[in-house]
Amino acid sequence: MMLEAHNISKRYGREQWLFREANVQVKQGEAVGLLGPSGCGKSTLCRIMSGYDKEFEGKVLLDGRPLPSTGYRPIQLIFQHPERAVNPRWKVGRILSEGWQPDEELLAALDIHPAWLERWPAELSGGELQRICIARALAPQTRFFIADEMTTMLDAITQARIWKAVLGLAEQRKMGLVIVSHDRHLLNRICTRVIDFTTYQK
Ligand SMILES: Nc1ncnc2c1ncn2[C@@H]1O[C@H](COP(=O)(O)OP(=O)(O)OP(=O)(O)O)[C@@H](O)[C@H]1O
Repeated sequence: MMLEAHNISKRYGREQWLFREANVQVKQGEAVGLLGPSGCGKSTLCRIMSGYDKEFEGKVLLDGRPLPSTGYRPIQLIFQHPERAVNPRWKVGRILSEGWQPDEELLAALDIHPAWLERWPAELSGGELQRICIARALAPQTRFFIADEMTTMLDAITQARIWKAVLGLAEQRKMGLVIVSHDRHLLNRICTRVIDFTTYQK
């Protein structure tokens, strides 16, 4: 199983190219870090690799084939701001089970308390809501998990707890990870490989 961003070039509208011919390959079981200064296009590439942004040059392939356009997304993307990734008018329980029914084991691994499910998203902390978004993204069909500054707004202890759970699950399920962070130490600690995104700037 391999996720491949092949010669991806991107510009918004008629603006200048944000990056040219970016290449990222992630195998099952691998954790690849993306490092680069603010604004260089890391989040844009994450959206492209997970199938949310279709306006680009190049190819994104999952096992040599284009990403599926219907059904559950095998490549799941988690953003920095969980409150922007949920419907504020849905209770947390409904948000959690939007794509699949997470089991007790996963909820326990992410330290999700059953009482939260009865609340509105605004009644959870950022870290709590992020864990809901992570659980929502970890259906058994998830093959690749893209974390775009997933824990940036959290304190060090919560960050460590979340990464322990996600890395444990990734190993268990042989998922591939793409991890965007400005924290070089975090990337060096958890990634098998770190790509410096400035290489692709044009
Ligand atoms: N929809 C859009 N239309 C036009 N420009 C955009 C759009 N989305 C992002 N940009 C611009 O593209 C550039 C790259 O943004 P992106 O969020 O991909 O960078 P990044 O490397 O993830 O930055 P950061 O580390 O600050 O999160 C920025 O200059 C941003 O303003």
